[in-house]
Amino acid sequence: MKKMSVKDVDVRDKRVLVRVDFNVPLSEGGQITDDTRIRAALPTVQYLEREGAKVILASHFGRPKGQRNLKYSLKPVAERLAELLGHPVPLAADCVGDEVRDAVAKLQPGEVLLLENVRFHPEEERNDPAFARELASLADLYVNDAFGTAHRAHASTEGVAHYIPAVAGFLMQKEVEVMGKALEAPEHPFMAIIGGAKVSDKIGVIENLLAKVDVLLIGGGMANTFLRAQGYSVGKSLLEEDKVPLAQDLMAKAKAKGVSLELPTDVVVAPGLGEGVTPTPRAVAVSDIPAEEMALDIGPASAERFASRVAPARTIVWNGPLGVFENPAFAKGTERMAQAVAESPALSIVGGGDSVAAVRRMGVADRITHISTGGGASLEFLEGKTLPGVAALKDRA
Ligand SMILES: Nc1ncnc2c1ncn2[C@@H]1O[C@H](COP(=O)(O)OP(=O)(O)O)[C@@H](O)[C@H]1O
Ligand SMILES: O=C(OP(=O)(O)O)[C@H](O)COP(=O)(O)O
Ligand SMILES: [Mg+2]
Repeated sequence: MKKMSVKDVDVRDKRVLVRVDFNVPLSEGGQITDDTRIRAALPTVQYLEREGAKVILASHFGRPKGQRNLKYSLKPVAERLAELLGHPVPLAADCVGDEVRDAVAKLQPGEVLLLENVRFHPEEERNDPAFARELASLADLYVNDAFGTAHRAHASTEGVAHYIPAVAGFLMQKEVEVMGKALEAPEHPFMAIIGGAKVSDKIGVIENLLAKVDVLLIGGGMANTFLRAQGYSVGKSLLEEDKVPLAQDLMAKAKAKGVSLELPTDVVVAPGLGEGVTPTPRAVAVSDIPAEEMALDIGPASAERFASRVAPARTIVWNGPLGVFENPAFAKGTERMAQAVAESPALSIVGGGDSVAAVRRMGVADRITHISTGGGASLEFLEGKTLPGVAALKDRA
């Protein structure tokens, strides 16, 4: 990696602000369902502890839209991190302000403080320079270990790096190296699978992906916008109406480039996600999605077809579950794909907070070549973009 890492700087007795991506999935009851992202940051955190740094951790959690909202508190993360580190991890009430400043002043070398959700402040996502400077003023050094958020040019991922020396953490370094090597000259056929719920965020990467991949499978919430573009009604499904023309354009471009862009032909529908909904979840053709129901998984015929596309592939990148896999009624498409990818000898990368939770739950994570902590970040990396959170770090001399 061309960027300096935490190993290249002196951290002893220094206040070190570490941006991590602790945006882990939670169950409805507020339990962490997959702690991959917390575990993945441990090498950096434990190294800084051992080296006698004063460690200040910052992360976002969900999308509280710039409002303080304790539903998005990092409290469960502080508890899990404490379990993993084997000592308590205090959680500051905020990420800036006098109280935080006092807590940082009291930190001893080797101690860790977790700041509260940086997205409680609208200035974070706006990359407000004053807010970035305030974060930077807490520390002597900035370490970015948040690969999963490196595609965001926010105050804590990009802005802060303009005010204090900024280097990469071990996770950031590993992700960029492993992904870079895997995707430098990928073996073909190259297949990407895109699903999930962050449609407006991720549909934009597809255009550049068309220049790289031979096959593009689209499922999950992402599929609905494309199905709409094909003229189907998608009822109450997750849909980005204003992206329908873009989806149309992408399908035309895929065709012109000879990329096989495939959509589900059947989907599992239900009126809602709850238990005991009537009518109960069932598969229908995409032409028969009821007006009052939602498409919540790809159907069994589509799952089999998608799985059959895996066999010839030599490189596979997957981001975004193919259905609402958190609910067993809508997990079968994701399960079928996870099984197929696990059985494939191809170089496989599965990225994203929720996608990784899915392949772990399905017990196949150890048969994937690289489990990435980044979903949107790995897609933008695959596009060939330099991620803003990486670009902002100091170059190696
Ligand atoms: N058809 C669908 N409708 C609504 N949500 C969906 C659908 N398919 C998948 N999802 C949801 O997408 C979410 C994950 O999306 P996203 O955050 O984009 O993926 P990742 O975290 O892997 O990058 C999951 O919580 C899942 O329930
Ligand atoms: O969970 C994340 O991305 P992912 O869902 O694509 O894996 C990252 O923490 C980024 O979160 P964001 O998409 O709210 O900026
Ligand atoms: Mg996600």
